[in-house]
Amino acid sequence: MSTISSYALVIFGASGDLTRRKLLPALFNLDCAGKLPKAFRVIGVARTAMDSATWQRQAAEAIADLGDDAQRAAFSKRLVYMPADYSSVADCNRLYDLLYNCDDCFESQGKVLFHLAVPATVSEAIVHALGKSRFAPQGRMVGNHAILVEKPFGTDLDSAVAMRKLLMDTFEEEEIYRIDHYLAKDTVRNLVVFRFCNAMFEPLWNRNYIENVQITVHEKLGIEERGEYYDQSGVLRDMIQNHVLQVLALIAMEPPIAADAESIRDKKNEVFRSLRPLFPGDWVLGQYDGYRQADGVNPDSTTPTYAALRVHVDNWRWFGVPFYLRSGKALTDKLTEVVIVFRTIPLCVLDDPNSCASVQRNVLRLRLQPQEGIHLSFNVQKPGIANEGIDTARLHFNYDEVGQITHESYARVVLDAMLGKPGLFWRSDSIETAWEFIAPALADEKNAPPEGYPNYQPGSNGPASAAKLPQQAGHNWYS
Ligand SMILES: NC(=O)C1=CN([C@@H]2O[C@H](COP(=O)(O)OP(=O)(O)OC[C@H]3O[C@@H](n4cnc5c(N)ncnc54)[C@H](OP(=O)(O)O)[C@@H]3O)[C@@H](O)[C@H]2O)C=CC1
Ligand SMILES: O=C1O[C@H](COP(=O)(O)O)[C@@H](O)[C@H](O)[C@H]1O
Repeated sequence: MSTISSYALVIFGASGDLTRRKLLPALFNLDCAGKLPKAFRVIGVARTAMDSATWQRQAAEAIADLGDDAQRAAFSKRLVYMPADYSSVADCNRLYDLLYNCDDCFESQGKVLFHLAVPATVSEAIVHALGKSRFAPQGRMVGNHAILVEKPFGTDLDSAVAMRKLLMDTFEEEEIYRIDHYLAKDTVRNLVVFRFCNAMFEPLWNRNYIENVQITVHEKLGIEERGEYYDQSGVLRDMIQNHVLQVLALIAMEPPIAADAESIRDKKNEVFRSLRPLFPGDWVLGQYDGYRQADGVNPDSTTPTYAALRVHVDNWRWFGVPFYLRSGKALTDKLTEVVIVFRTIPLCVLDDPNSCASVQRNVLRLRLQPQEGIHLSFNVQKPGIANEGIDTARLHFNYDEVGQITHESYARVVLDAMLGKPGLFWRSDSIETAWEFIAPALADEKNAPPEGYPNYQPGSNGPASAAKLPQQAGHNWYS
């Protein structure tokens, strides 16, 4: 850890799903691994009325399967809860006192990391209030502060621009961390290594050899208890504008000149700027049966819980290669995967027409989660005395052959922000280009598709109409 001996993580939205399912377990694991400073406190802030003991009990449930009793008890002591109104300057001042004017006080040279684990619509009010509070005597933060902002950053281009300005009025740019926890996943980080630390794939990684690319981010979970957040968000804001486009950028970007944060961000930004504007017909939206009955969801909601898109990256490397993207809730299984479909051979030289007919395209699958691995299919001669024809063989690599996958991407996110490392976070120019790109599909959200909503069943693969996007070009979804 750095020389900072005293640290506070302030979680706004501490009563929520992200805090419970991802943040608290990640912090607990960091604690057990000895990665947190001794004087590390977690201050949970939210509107829900509860005391610290209640929040500690909630946290104990969130980490019930992790560590041992002593570790859980020690972690619990780090947790303090403060009910507050997100837009209240007075409540920010109370928070200030809790941090700096108390008995076992936080050292004045300690660092405070604010985490906005709330819907984007709430984030702006929090930054406003912080900027008017004692944390920021002249409207700008004074002292050792940084802020983690959850995706989606804003809800559209205009709100993202407004949020950027507000944040930059209040914090220094290097104190702002715009989260995308997918960038912290081992398998997503590996995309750079896979592409640029192997000589054999990069020469094929272009329009001459690749027919189409498919990015699937399917979830088995529905919206659970998150109706209020999700109905304002929908899959385009929740997953496509951020996680899915980041994966696309890592697959499509040019080689960076170095692996530092800015070099990679520059190359990804070129991809975002090369995205061909979307037109009607480039997307299919879906909503699962039962969504409208969930708590917090408008009974007439047209918020999509599923989206499939056909996207083009208009640059020399990718011109003419469709990228098919899809993500949704309440589907058959959790599956995050990139499928690279190579072009078919130019000519079959075998003299047996049946064998030629069974030649398949090579397919490279980068399985990001679960059963993390890499799989390559290719054609082989079936063994035998007679001409037995051709079969498809597969080379498999499973990550557990090289070590255990870290599922705690939030541990890495928090640690990197504490250490001042920007590599795993979005840059604001890319965020805004991504909003501009997705805007035509967002504008269509208020219209249910011709078949009406709901248009897919929980536990299915999404709406049948999603098949038409690849089919229009003679392609099919893999998996
Ligand atoms: N859940 C997840 O797996 C992930 C979530 N995220 C992001 O984290 C953020 C929070 O997500 P999540 O925790 O799931 O969301 P929740 O719906 O659980 O919201 C978090 C908390 O914010 C407060 N809140 C919710 N809606 C409103 C509202 N309309 N007005 C004011 N306060 C509200 C509630 O606290 P209270 O009422 O007590 O104030 C709630 O407990 C989102 O931006 C999401 O994109 C990112 C990655 C993963
Ligand atoms: O950002 C989000 O991500 C989760 C999925 O994350 P994963 O790491 O479990 O793949 C998603 O459930 C949530 O809706 C979204 O806000």
